[in-house]
Amino acid sequence: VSQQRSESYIQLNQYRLMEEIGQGSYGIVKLAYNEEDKNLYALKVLDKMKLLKNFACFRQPPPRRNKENAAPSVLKNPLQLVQKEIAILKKLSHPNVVKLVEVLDDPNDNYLYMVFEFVEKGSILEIPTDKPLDEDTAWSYFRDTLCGLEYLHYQKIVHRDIKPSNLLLSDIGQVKVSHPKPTINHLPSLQIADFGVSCEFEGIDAFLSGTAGTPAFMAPEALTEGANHFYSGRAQDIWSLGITLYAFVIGTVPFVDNYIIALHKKIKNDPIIFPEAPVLSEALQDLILGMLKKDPGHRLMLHEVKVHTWVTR
Ligand SMILES: COc1ccc(C(=O)/C=C\Nc2cc(OC)c(C(=O)O)cc2Cl)cc1
Repeated sequence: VSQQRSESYIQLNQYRLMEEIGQGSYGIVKLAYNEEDKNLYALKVLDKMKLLKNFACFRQPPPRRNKENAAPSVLKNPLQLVQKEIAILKKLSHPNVVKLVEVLDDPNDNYLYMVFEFVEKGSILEIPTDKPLDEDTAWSYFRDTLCGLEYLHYQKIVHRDIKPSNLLLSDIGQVKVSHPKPTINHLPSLQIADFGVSCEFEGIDAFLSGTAGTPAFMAPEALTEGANHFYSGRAQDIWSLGITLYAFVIGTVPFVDNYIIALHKKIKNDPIIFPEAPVLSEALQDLILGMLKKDPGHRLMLHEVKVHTWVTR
């Protein structure tokens, strides 16, 4: 990756970096102009050391050395796991999932650059907002998000951080779900490498533990103590989608508290309250309550959400 700093901008290969257009726990996103195809892209800058720190803290002790299971090669270079994860994301292709175009990874550079398609209008909604979406707009955005999430689950990928700021709006009003962050599966059986770091799962579901994502959007079962307590990644995504739909039409999330322990308690115990205004249709309230059942066993599953009267109306 040839990087020369000229008078006013950074050039990475054929990409000329421009202003910062997004940021989050993951890092920052810059607008980038591709001088070859004359198109704009969104370039996500990831700090490799930060990525390693995330993985290092989850790394299991190296297995005892003996001939059949010598320490996995990945111990030497955990970044290979990130590359494995990213290789999964590169394969994704769906109108409601942000397209990963290419990855610029120079071994000598501290940063990893993920080049995404430019989604012109950015995040759908920053919450809290006093201008929530009307039901028709929420309906359209929700359906697109549902299709994107269904595609990820079909590809055996759980998102684990569904929320309005991770949903991008194109100039023709289409919603695209951003990619899941590299997650850590603790379950040896589900680990794709010796140290699973992927949101990719085998079998019917990802059995996750630990918490990744945004507290206000986390499902109750993800907050229950007990290290050996595993929960369904799919059901967790449905919960976050329910919180997201509530935020679309109300403008705030249902559970708020500055103190994280109190927030966890509310998520686990408090009922969903709909404010006096705005007034929501019975069908919408029913859908939201169905997606926010505290018990994942009673929570609507994706295929049930798809056929709910509010979605098919
Ligand atoms: C006002 O105009 C604007 C147009 C586009 C943007 C924008 O793109 C912002 C974030 N973008 C992204 C974030 C991602 O993760 C969180 C991922 C991912 O990891 O999948 C991909 C992209 Cl592109 C912002 C403002």
